Amino acid sequence: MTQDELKAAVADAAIKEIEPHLEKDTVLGIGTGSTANLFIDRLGPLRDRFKGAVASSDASAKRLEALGIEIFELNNVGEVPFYIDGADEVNANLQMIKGGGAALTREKIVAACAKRFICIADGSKYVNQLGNFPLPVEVIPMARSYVARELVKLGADPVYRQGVITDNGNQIIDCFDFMIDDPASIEARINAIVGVVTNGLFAQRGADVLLLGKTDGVERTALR
Ligand SMILES: O=C[C@H](O)[C@H](O)[C@H](O)COP(=O)(O)O
Repeated sequence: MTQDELKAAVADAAIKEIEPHLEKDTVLGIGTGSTANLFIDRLGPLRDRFKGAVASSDASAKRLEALGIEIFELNNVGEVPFYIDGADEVNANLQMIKGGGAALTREKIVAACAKRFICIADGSKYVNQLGNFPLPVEVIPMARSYVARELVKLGADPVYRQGVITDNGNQIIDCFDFMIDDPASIEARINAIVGVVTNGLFAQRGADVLLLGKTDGVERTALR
């Protein structure tokens, strides 16, 4: 199976996971990226079964709206029952690196408001140790050089993601050569650097359910 077929299989599995819980007043939290897009596409035909969605990026909001799914402001919704999103890396504790598409901050905010985070990923995203994928850090533009120097002190090789502006008007630094022993601690330490908006480690609040696409089928892991 190709990587795209594995992504499609986990998108199908996520629909099966949430479909029995859809109610007329349900507002879903929806992530960003190629795997989330496949999930969004499958959500379209179910649009009359639920109220709408909160999106973690302008791109996802546009895709959802094009399918007739109403978009809500998170501030007007409060808690969402599910947040469904992909990952760049995920480990056995369902901690993740996210933000390859620069959507990490809004993703983390919507995930924080979700009762259940369902991570959908093809098998290539599963790792024993997080960090081979460069860890994204969203920064306030004027703090970029300062934050980069602080990241060097933590052992990372920071690289400015040229030409990328986040939906929040900020910039991204990617941390290369930075294998992560203690994800929750590194998440907190990077977030404590002045000028950091957030980083792409989803460790303190990881996923609750992982749907991992493998050639022999979708493997489901539930922590809670
Ligand atoms: O900012 C982007 C997100 O964190 C994505 O969820 C992540 O990059 C995975 O994207 P994809 O499903 O395209 O591999």
